Amino acid sequence: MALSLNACILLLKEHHLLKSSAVQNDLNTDMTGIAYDSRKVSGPSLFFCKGEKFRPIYLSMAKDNGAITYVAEKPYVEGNGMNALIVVNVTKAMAILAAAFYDYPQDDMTVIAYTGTKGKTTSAYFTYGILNQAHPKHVALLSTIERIVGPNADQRFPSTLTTPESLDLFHEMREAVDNGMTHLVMEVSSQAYLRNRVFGLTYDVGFFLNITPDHIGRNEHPSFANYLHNKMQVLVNARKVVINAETEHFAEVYAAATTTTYPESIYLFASAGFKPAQADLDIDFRYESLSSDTSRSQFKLVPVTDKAAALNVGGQYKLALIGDFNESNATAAIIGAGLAGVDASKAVPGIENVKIPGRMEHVALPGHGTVYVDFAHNYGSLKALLHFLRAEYPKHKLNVVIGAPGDKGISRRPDFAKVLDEYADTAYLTTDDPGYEDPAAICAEIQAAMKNPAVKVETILDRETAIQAALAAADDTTVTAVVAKGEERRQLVRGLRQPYVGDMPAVQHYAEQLKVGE
Ligand SMILES: CC(=O)N[C@H]1[C@@H](OP(=O)(O)OP(=O)(O)OC[C@H]2O[C@@H](n3ccc(=O)[nH]c3=O)[C@H](O)[C@@H]2O)O[C@H](CO)[C@@H](O)[C@@H]1O[C@H](C)C(=O)N[C@@H](C)C(=O)N[C@H](CCC(=O)O)C(=O)O
Ligand SMILES: Nc1ncnc2c1ncn2[C@@H]1O[C@H](COP(=O)(O)OP(=O)(O)OP(=O)(O)O)[C@@H](O)[C@H]1O
Repeated sequence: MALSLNACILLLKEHHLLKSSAVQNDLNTDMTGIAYDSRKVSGPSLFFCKGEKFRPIYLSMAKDNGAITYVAEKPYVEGNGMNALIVVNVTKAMAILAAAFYDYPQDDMTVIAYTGTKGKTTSAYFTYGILNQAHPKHVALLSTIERIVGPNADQRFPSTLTTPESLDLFHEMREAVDNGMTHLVMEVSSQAYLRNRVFGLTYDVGFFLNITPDHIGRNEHPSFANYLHNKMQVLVNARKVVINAETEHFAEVYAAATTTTYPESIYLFASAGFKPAQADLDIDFRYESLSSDTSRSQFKLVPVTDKAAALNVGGQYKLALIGDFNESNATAAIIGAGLAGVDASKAVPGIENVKIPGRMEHVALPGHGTVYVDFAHNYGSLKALLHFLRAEYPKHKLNVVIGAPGDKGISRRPDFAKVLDEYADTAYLTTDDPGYEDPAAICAEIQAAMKNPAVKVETILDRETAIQAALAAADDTTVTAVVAKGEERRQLVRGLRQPYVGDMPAVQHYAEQLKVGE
């Protein structure tokens, strides 16, 4: 891969990003590398000076490693002797130039993108399952959990961000195309738009699942309005759009979609009984629960409009992932697959056995009831989860092991308290990524916000010990929900990732101890 100096200048001008340039080399000079991390520069490269913790010495290091051109929002003396492209916005410039450097991989795949406060990962995995049924070994996935850029085991690796930096994103997309992938399913976080990680990227299908206040605060969004604005960008940048008509702020979301997409290419879905506020809008798809038990759910998807019927995805579906909210996620995934040309004959078997690490994983422990491990970690998702468990197990006690993170999402503390007040019998408060805060103080804040005296509270800071204590206290009439960490295997403490055994392994350790004690 290569990009010439001239192409960089033209692209930046075309996007009104270039403030000034100082050119040392011939304009036809090619750069064969591209990086925003000086440690990753090798050979004649293009280097981006970006980031809150950027230090000019990184530019010197990049130059020493072979970078010949730098892109920055201001000139640096450390870049003397290099070509300097001074831009209005470096992260936008990086997205535009990275797409060009990797030769627009998005044009060689069908790209399906999900946004929403909750359900992105689940819907993405459901879509991946269906598309894989139709196009085995040709589907890529960029999710919060993992990235899959090819059919082999070494083309699958864990994620650090939900949506990576633009440069990494276009690189991964290029790898996927070169590995023969024809479809890509990806999650798009609101941070991705806030930080221009997907600037200029157009999706074939863009989803808006739902929005509730989250990710607002230092290092995240300054306000809910900003969060909503960034989430809606997925719709503005998609050729076809699918919206959950039951989302909060539907009117604004729909209006955003129509600014770039004709209503004929906008699909709406909702549960069977839902009545939209805008009565003149047709709901294209309705879904309805048929039956569910504690390990499978079954629902019906009904195309209502002609354009919905044309996708041939109506029918009865089974899911291995229970929870009524997952029927909504599955509906989205099935419509997405339909828009990618895959009908019910593949969607029904494709979605049936999809399971996702840390999402509604459950196990029965004889003598100690049933345990659920789930990634619910904000108000909406915790409420949805506990509401569902209460309805499934009306006569059981519902005990919850939970902690809230430090340094971010401060509103989760009173929010968790509210949901625990409403649904829990006992709350085991514990540690979850305390960062620079004291985990005991975080638990105390949750407890202080709880108002229902009928809910018992125990604080046990060591997370595995808290899980064990909850399970030891449980009997066959108890459901224990271990929540908010999902499949994560680390605790973020004072800037470090400390290893953590994981919630389900902690439950399994307890189950093994029970067997030994028998
Ligand atoms: C607030 C935020 O999003 N920050 C991200 C951003 O940081 P930044 O641009 O400020 O860069 P920085 O880490 O300060 O580093 C400065 C620069 O110096 C460079 N460097 C550094 C050392 C060196 O020797 N040489 C060198 O060149 C680095 O490569 C970097 O480019 O770019 C970094 C990658 O370059 C990201 O790792 C980092 O994500 C942080 C860790 C993060 O946690 N972000 C969260 C909030 C996030 O994005 N979450 C969303 C999901 C949220 C949701 O669920 O909706 C996500 O998409 O994952
Ligand atoms: N449609 C939904 N509505 C409400 N809650 C949901 C929905 N889908 C999933 N959840 C809950 O949210 C949790 C996280 O789900 P998922 O990982 O699919 O969402 P996400 O959007 O990727 O989340 P995050 O951005 O936090 O990574 C699940 O474990 C479940 O408890």
